[in-house]
Order: sequence, then C-alpha cells, then structure tokens
Amino acid sequence: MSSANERSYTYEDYKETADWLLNRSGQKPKVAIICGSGLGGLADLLENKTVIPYKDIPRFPQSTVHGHAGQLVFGQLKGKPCVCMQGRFHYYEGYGIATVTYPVRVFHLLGVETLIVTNAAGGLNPDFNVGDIMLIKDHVNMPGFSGVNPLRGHNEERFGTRFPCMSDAYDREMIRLATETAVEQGCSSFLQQGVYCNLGGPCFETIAECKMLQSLGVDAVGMSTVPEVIVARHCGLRVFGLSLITNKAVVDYSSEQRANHEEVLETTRKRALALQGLVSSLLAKI
Ligand SMILES: O=P(O)(O)O[C@@H]1C[C@H](O)[C@@H](CO)O1
Ligand code: HPA
Repeated sequence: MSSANERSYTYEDYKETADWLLNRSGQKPKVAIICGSGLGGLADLLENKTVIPYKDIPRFPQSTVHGHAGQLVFGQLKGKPCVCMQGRFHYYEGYGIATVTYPVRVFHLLGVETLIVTNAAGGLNPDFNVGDIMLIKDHVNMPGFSGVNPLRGHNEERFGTRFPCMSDAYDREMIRLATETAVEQGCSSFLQQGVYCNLGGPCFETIAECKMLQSLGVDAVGMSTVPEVIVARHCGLRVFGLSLITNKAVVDYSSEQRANHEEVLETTRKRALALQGLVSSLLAKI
C-alpha cells in the first residue's frame, strides 16, 4: 500500500522541527487545534499571536487547498497556550500518510497535551441538518481497511506502543464538557454526537458509497482527521473532535443535490462564530 510519495521520518526529524518552532515562537503550547476547511478563523481568537508560515518551517508540508491558509499560529486562548494549524494536510493532496500527520508528533514534542481536531463533513445521519456541529465520539478509518495507516512501518517506541488501543480515541470527559458548554452557549439545538468516517477523497462520495456508510452506522463523512487522531493517540495526546456538517450527503437517486467545495465553505462561514465560541469556552474548562 505504499505510494511513491510515501516517506518516513526519524525521531530526530520531528525533534528538529519542534526545536526550531520552540526557538522561533518562544512558546510551549499545551493545546493544539487543527482547523478544518473554512474553520481557520479559530486561530484569530488567539492573543499575543506569533504567526509562522508553513513554508518557513523545516520539513513542514505546504497547504494546497482553498480554505486552508498554511500557517501555524501560536498564542493564548482563554489563558491557555495554544498552537493552531490554519490549514491541514490531506492524503488526496498527494502527501504520504506520514507527511499528513507530521505536525501531530511535532506538537507532542512541543509539550502539547490536548489535540482539538475540526473538520467539514457531509451529514449521513438523516436527523442531522446542514450547520449542525457534531461532537465526534468515534471513527471508522476506511483507508485503514486496506492498510493505509499512519503507524504502518517501523514503530518508534519513544512515541508510543506498536499496537495502540483506539476504543477510547475521543476523550469522553471533553465530550461531556462540550455538551454542557453548548447548553450554556445556546447552541445545543444544533449540537449532535456521532461517528465520523474518513475516505481518501478528493471525490465526494457516490450515492452507493453514502448508502453503504449509512448502513455501517456512520453519521458524517469527510476526507481527513482520522490519521491525525491515530497518531495523536499513539503518542498519548488527549483528543477532542468536532465536525461541522456543511452539506447533506446525497443518498437518493432522484435528488438534484450535488456536493461541492463552495457549499462546504459557505456553511463554514455561517457557523464559524458558533463553533469558535464553543471551542474557546470549552478551553476555559480544561
Ligand atoms: O480539512 P477538512 O476535512 O475540513 O476538509 C473537507 C474535506 C475536503 O478537504 C474538503 C471538501 O470540501 O473539506
Ligand atoms: O460530503 C462530504 N464528503 C466528504 N468530505 C466532505 N467535506 C465536507 N463535506 C464532505
């Protein structure tokens, strides 16, 4: 399952990037936030910001997708030292899976303890509406079924064990706190919980694929997040994940609906403030 673009990294590679970032930012973040498509506004909430473009960071990949700015933002949110990725890397961009997840191990070496992942996703659960925020309670790593897993290859024990458990991938206490916070913020009417499934992309799903995922118990489908979560759990980070349901996955052959990236970005513009409010109020509690 390796591709021509697949490459592996040594512990020293990650360490070199982390040391460079510590030196350049002068900050030791405790929380890392990966911003999904159109959700980079989360980084604007940080105070005392230091912005570092990916192109300046040793060994960092570059963002190629519209809605992903391509920079790290260090700063404080609700008094917590944070680093935000304004732009994530996707497998469909042509990066190997180790490159897609490269930043997560760098964050671990920076001293990050909690990873917050956000994404734009298509809603499969018929009870979900466009604009709902789904707390991710579990995932299906569809590429993993054919061996595409960021932990494939030599296991670096300094990061974690060969066979990490994934039945506790998403921190249940943070899900509870987020649910409580949503009530306080007045956004519980569009809060959901569910299972996220990543596909390789960049095609949106066929109707048959959506029906299959529904029958498997998947609530939302996207093209990211899961590889980052696997690597984060492997190195012991606490993980909290949010999907913004930006569109409804098409499951009906008579439907005129067609998934498209513009609709995805349009929904993120409408819900960005609510999502940002939820994340920042949650941070105040952890
Ligand atoms: O980075 P995320 O997962 O939020 O981006 C989603 C998946 C594709 O990259 C894109 C499709 O519109 O949005
Ligand atoms: O419907 C979708 N499918 C896959 N990825 C997505 N990202 C936003 N919406 C979708």
